[in-house]
Amino acid sequence: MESNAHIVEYWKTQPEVLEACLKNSLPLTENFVKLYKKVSPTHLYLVGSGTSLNAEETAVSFMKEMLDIDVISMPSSYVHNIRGERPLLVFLSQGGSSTNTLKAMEEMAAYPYITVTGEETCEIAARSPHHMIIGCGEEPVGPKTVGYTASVMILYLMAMEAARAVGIIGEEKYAAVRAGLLAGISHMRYNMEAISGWAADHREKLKEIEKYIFIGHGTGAAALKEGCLKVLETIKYPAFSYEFEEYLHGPILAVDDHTGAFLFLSGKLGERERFKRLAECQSKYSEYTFLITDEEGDSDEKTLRIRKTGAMYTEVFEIVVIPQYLAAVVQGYLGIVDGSPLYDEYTALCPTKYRNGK
Ligand SMILES: O=P(O)(O)OC[C@H]1O[C@](O)(CO)[C@@H](O)[C@@H]1O
Repeated sequence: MESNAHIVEYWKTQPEVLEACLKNSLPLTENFVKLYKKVSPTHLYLVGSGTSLNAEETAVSFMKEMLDIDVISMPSSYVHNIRGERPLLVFLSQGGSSTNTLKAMEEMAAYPYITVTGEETCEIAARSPHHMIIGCGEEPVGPKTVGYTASVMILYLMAMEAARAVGIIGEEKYAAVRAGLLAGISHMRYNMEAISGWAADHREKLKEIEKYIFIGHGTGAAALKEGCLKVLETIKYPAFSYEFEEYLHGPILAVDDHTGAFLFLSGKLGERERFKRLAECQSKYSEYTFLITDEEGDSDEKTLRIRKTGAMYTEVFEIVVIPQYLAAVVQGYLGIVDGSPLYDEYTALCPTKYRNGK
């Protein structure tokens, strides 16, 4: 496993990796499309753990929209109530050796399924009747960045290509979504530049934060859950994410004067106004309250200005790069070492990877 100091190297590759996935969408998704046509599913179940599960949760809405069937995400450790006349399962694992995913595959062997992994050769692929790769290559650093966004992209592409192949979406819609994705990737590039400059300018402030809150909306809120996982794996401070309105219904109580809160402005006009009012109000309780906005106009020096297409399905690519980057650089600013002896001791006793990932 590579040191976390290398996270930023993988983080930087995201736009070009996503463009390559988009370019190769037909060969990458071929096996899934074949199986999809054969099964003609009534329900699609997405199964995985950690970053893979986060990618599945993020992709669910878009996949439902493309395929016009029920798409359900489930953790590998709790696959239950498989319903519908013709269910189809997708097991996603970036490393390809998670033991709970292998166990879930055994338990669900009676249903048609396909596995999707980072590498062609791995235990999960070896035990699968149908298999495909994510398309991002190996990411040997523990906290995955490109592994997450490429996983979301491959799930999107699986849905788009299958929907097109069975005639659920026409050529016009297909072309429009591809164009939307390309625009989202271009904004992702811009936002990566923006967060690098912003983090350098706010280095001292970022060092004072003792817990992290990421607030978003829709697909953005799902993506920010992955942002929290990055903070937990690197800075190792408490981190949680919430959908904006849900945040107001309780978690807001946890704000104190060392809370780092990142509010990702999103939604319709009225929702945006509420977001901005929250940023203003919360700033009185924590100076580490930051608004991330795609709106033009006046702002204070704490505001981070980014670009978004406005489509829910591109928001993940446009915003997740921000917590991913913060997790990587603030770990460095604070001189926090990689890993934890507790993690090593416990996973040696109770492995989470087949043959301990060797
Ligand atoms: O996607 P995979 O390889 O199944 O791994 C799931 C999770 O397990 C971990 O490798 C930790 O064991 C995480 O980094 C990852 O998100």
